[in-house]
Formats: sequence, structure tokens, C-alpha cells
Amino acid sequence: MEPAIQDHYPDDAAACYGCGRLNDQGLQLKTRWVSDGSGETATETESATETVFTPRPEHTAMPGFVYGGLVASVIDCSGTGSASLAATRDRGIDLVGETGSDAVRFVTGTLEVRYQRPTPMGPPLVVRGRIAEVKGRKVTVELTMTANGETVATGRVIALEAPDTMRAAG
Ligand SMILES: CCCCCCCCCCCC(=O)SCCNC(=O)CCNC(=O)[C@H](O)C(C)(C)COP(=O)(O)OP(=O)(O)OC[C@H]1O[C@@H](n2cnc3c(N)ncnc32)[C@H](O)[C@@H]1OP(=O)(O)O
Repeated sequence: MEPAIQDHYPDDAAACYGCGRLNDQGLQLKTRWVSDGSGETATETESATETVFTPRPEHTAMPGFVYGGLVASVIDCSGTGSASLAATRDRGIDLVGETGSDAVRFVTGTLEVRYQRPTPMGPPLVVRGRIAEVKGRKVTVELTMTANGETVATGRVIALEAPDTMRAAG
């Protein structure tokens, strides 16, 4: 299995509620390259990212359905994780070992979510991300969340490389 980018965030950038591996109370989302079958070479083939999360009972909006803020959070950190995967690959950085500090860290600049249908509580939520644009320190990612194979939400994240001031504040 491809490494999860969040396992390669520096320790001082791994406390995020959505995707920080060091946040015991958080969602601990993991984002990886997957094959979307569209290309022939490994780089072309691994052109999509994937994040999978199974909501817990406390993530309920109304009985049987997932809270929209949770849906947004999963799309958000899928987007920043995808941006980090793209920038890390573009800069030729190899993710070495199970954990490390070799990933380029991104924050959310803009998050857009369109809720397409109620999200059922129970099945895993699968988010596929497509890198729409890499422009300097800015990466735009388009995302689709499915549950039981049906699209429940789509989104767009504009992610910016984390400024050092955020490290200082943390
Ligand atoms: C080191 C590890 C530390 C550790 C860091 C650990 C971070 C953990 C974060 C976890 C994830 C989160 O929850 S993040 C929390 C939510 N997000 C935030 O709080 C971010 C708050 N905003 C900011 O700090 C700032 O606005 C930034 C960093 C996003 C952008 O500032 P900047 O880096 O000075 O950007 P700037 O040079 O002006 O613009 C560069 C390009 O990006 C575009 N751009 C600028 N801001 C935005 C924006 N909000 N949305 C869309 N696009 C934007 C500009 O138009 C320009 O495009 P062009 O003209 O080049 O086309």
C-alpha cells in the first residue's frame, strides 16, 4: 500500500483535528495515491488520491445520517493531504519509512463543499481527490465523496503551503 502522507508530516505539524496522527481525539485521516486506471506509467496511473473514513456515532446529524460538518472536515483534510502528496512528488521527495518529516505541509485557503444527497451513517466514506492545478505554493484539488458507491458530496480545496508563522504559533 502507498504511504499515507499524514504519517510523514513533521511532528509539529501533526496535531490537526482532521488529519494529525498525534491528535488522539481527532479523525486521524490518511490520504494516499491510488490508481484511477487512467494512465500507463506509475506516475500517470497514480493520479488520484484516496481517503477513507468511517463515521462514528457521535458524528450523527439526525439518526441514520452523517453531520455535514464532518463531511466538510473529511473533504478538507483530504484536500490538504492531496496537495501535500502532489507537492512532495513534484519536488522529488521520497517518503521514506513508516513515519518521518519529509512531507511538504499545506493548509486550507479555501474550502467548498456541495452536499449532493444525505450521507448515510454506517458505510465508509471514500474521498477521491484529483489534482486540478499546482501553481507555486498553491494547489487546487477537486474531490468526490462516495458512500455505498453513490456520490454524497463534492468539493474543491485550494491549499497553500503552510507558512512558518503557523509553526511558530503552534
Ligand atoms: C511549516 C509547517 C507549520 C505547521 C503548520 C500546521 C498546519 C496544520 C493545518 C491543518 C489544516 C487546517 O485546519 S488549516 C486552518 C484553516 N486555514 C487557515 O487558518 C489559513 C489562514 N490563511 C493564511 O494563513 C493565509 O491566508 C495563507 C497561508 C492561506 C495564504 O497566505 P500567503 O501564503 O501569504 O498567500 P499569498 O502569497 O498572498 O498568495 C499566494 C497565492 O495563493 C492565493 N491565495 C492566498 N490565500 C488564499 C486563500 N485563502 N484561498 C485561495 N487562494 C489564496 C493568492 O491569490 C495567490 O495566488 P496566485 O496569485 O499565485 O494565483
